[in-house]
Amino acid sequence: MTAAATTDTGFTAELGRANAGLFDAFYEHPFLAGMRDGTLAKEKVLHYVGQDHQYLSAYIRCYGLGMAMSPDRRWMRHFHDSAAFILDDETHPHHVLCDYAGTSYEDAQVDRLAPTAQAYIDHMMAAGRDSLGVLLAALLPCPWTYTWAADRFVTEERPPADHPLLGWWEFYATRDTQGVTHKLRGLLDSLAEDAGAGERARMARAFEDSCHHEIRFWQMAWSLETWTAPDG
Ligand SMILES: Cc1ncc(C[n+]2csc(CCO)c2C)c(N)n1
Repeated sequence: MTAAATTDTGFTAELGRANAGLFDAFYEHPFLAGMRDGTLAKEKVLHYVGQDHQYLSAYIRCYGLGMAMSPDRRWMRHFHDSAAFILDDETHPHHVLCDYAGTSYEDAQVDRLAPTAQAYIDHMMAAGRDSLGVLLAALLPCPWTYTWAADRFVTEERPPADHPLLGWWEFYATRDTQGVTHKLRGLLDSLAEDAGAGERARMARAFEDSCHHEIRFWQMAWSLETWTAPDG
């Protein structure tokens, strides 16, 4: 299963095909493989939750940047509803992970970003100082990689009802969450049609970099990354 079929048309379909190797690397990363077979070490899961809670707060702030650049109320409605979705619904997958790790959500919180999470956030925030199109391009791999991976896993492997992380996989495979990717792709496709060559190139670069950041985010949690000086 690829992120974009060869027959799909539009700017984001091209991005999906150009970055198919990164989508596969995302799917094959040992962190996500451990989420598939339910063997992932609990300390790695908790490292992820602490960092990801902070990441989601930054993602909402990026919607705020989008709100500030919104040309009309249709766009404002989009950022408003999308921020509400993260605030109201996207804590659910984190709760599933905390239950798996046997810790409360409160106890999983951290007050310091690891280098990789910080780098991803900085990248998204910098895109928000470019244009609405570049911002959306930097934001798209986040829902696209997760909803694509969840759809692939649930379709290909049909996890059993007693899979310990089923709630996490199902959240990202549901129609509502898949809809986030669909909506964002449609908005970015329409912006790309009106953009010049220079801006489209910056959009493509921002998208590719975010795909790399997604893979690195797994690696951060897998390696329990912290700020450690070279001599330890
Ligand atoms: C590093 C990282 N990347 C992607 C997601 C998933 N996610 C975060 S915000 C969002 C948009 C829809 O609300 C989606 C799908 C995550 N949790 N953490």
